[in-house]
Amino acid sequence: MQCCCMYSAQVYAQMRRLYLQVRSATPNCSPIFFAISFSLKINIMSVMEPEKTEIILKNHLKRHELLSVGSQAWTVGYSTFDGRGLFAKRDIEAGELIFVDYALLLSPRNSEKHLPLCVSCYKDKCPLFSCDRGCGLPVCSQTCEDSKIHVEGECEYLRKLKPTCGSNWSMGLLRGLLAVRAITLDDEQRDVLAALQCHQNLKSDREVTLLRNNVKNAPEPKEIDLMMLVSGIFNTNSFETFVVQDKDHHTSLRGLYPMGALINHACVPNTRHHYDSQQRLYVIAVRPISAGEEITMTYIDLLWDTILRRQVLSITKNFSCRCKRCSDPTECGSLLGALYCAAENCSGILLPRDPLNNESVWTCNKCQIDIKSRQINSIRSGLSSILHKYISKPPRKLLNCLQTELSILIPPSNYLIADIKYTIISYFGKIEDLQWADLSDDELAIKASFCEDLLSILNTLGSGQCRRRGLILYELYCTIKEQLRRLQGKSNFKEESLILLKKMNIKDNESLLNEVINIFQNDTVASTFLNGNL
Ligand SMILES: C[S@@+](CC[C@H](N)C(=O)[O-])C[C@H]1O[C@@H](n2cnc3c(N)ncnc32)[C@H](O)[C@@H]1O
Repeated sequence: MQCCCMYSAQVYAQMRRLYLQVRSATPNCSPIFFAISFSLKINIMSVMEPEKTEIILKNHLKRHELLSVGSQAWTVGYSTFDGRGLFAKRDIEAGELIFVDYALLLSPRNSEKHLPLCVSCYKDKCPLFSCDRGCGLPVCSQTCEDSKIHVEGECEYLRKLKPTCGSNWSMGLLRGLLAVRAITLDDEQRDVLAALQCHQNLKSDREVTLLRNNVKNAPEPKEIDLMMLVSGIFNTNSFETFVVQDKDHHTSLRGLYPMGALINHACVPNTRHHYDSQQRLYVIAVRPISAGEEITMTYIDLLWDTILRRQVLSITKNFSCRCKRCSDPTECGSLLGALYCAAENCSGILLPRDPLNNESVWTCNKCQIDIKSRQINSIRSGLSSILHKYISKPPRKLLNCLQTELSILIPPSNYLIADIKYTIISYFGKIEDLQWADLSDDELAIKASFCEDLLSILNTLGSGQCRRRGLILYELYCTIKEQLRRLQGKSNFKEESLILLKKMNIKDNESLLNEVINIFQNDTVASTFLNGNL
C-alpha cells in the first residue's frame, strides 16, 4: 500500500521529507488519540461476510479477464487482525504470482505538489490544455481529450455542474477529481465498492469542497453522500501507484484495488507488490505461504521500528497493529528499536517490556534498570531532532556524522542507523559529484558493507524476497561491479576478484543480478532504475 518504494534520488529525497515530517509530527500526537485508536476492537459485524465478498471479487476479476491469472490460490475469510482478509487456499511457493488486480478507481493525488497532469494518460511533462468540451479538466492531446473513459465519465458529469473556470482548466477540479469519478461508477462497480471497508473517521470532505468551489450547480445530496463514502473507502484502502514517463520520472496516483483492499497489513508481510504499465496490481509471495495462512502485505516501511510503525499506521490507517513483530520486544531479533542504556558505565540496551502498550516501561538487558515510557519518548524525540539536523547534510558529511557522533548515541541495530545507511547507499554512485568515478575505494567498500548490514537486518526479520531486498541487492551488485572493474588492470586481477567475492560470501556477481531481476520482473517502476537489466 503506502509502502510505495521508488528509487530515484529525487523521489527518495521526497520520501525522506515525508518521513521526517511524520516522525517529527508523531511525538506531538495527543495520548488520548492513541488511547482511543488502541482500544479499537475486532469488528466483523461492520463488513460484508467473506463468502459474499469473494463472489463480488471474482466478478470484478472476471470483468477484467483476470480471474484465471494466478490459479486462484486465495479465498476470503475472517482475519484475526480485523474484519476479513485473504487466505491461502493451498500451499503457495515463494515467487508465485497470487493475483493481478484491476483498479476500480484511479485518481490523481489531491495535493498541488503532485499536479498538474493529464486526466487521461496521467502524464505531467507535456503541455496541458483545457478539454474543449468545457469540463474544466486538463488533457494533453486530442486522443486523451477523446478517450471514452474521459468523455463518458467525468467530462459529461462535470459539464452538467457547469465549471466556473471558463475556457481554462481548473486545478481545484483536478484536485477534486476523485469525487467526480465516484459518481461515474456503474452498478456493478458500486457493488464492488460496497464490499470494501470504510473507516468512518477517514471520510473527508476535501474533494467534495474542491468540486463545489469550482462549479455553478452543486451536486445532489445523495451524490455528495456517495462522494464522501468513496473518500472514506479510498483513505482506508487505497494504494499509491505510478505512471512511468521516462527513466527518471513517474507520476504518482492513488488507486483503489478491490483484491488489494482485502489484504491486511503485517510488519513482516508474506507478499510484495508492483504495477504494470496499465496500473494493474501484481501481488507475489516473498516466501512460501502454507494453506490456511493469511496473505499479508505491508502498508509502511519495513525498516522502521515498532513505535514509529504503529504510530504511522494509527494516524494514517486508523488501526493499531498487533502483528507478531509488533508483539515481540526484539522485533524478531532485529533490535531495530533498541536504545542505549542511560545508566552510568552500562553498555546494555533498552527494550520495551510490552511493545503493544505505549505506556510500557523499557528495561536494560544488562543492569535491568527500568525506564519509564515518558523518558523513552523524550530520548526518541532528542535523537529524532539530532538526526533531523544531520539528514540534510551532503552524504559524505552524513557518513562522517554516522561514524563519529551518531554511533556513540545510537546502537548499531537501531532503525535510525539503518535509515542513514540506506540514505548513503542510495546516494553513493548515484548523484552528481558522487558518481562511481568520484568514490574512493574505501567509500565503495563502505557502501558494500552497508548493503550487507541492511540485507542482514532483512534476513533477521525474515522478510524474504521483498522489494527492499531487491533494491539493496541491486546497489550491492553495482558496487561490486565497480570494485571488480577497478581491479581489472591489475596483474593479480583474478585472485583479488576471488578474495573480494569470498569476503562478501558471493559466488559471482551475476547471481546477485539474477535475484534482483527475479524480484523486479514486470515491475514498471523498477525497470526505470535497473538500466536495461530487466
Ligand atoms: C485494506 S483493509 C484490509 C481488509 C479489511 N480487514 C476488511 O475487512 O476489509 C485495511 C483495514 O484492515 C484492518 N487491518 C489491516 N491490517 C491490520 C492489522 N495488522 N491489525 C489490525 N487491523 C488491521 C484495519 O481496520 C485497516 O484499516
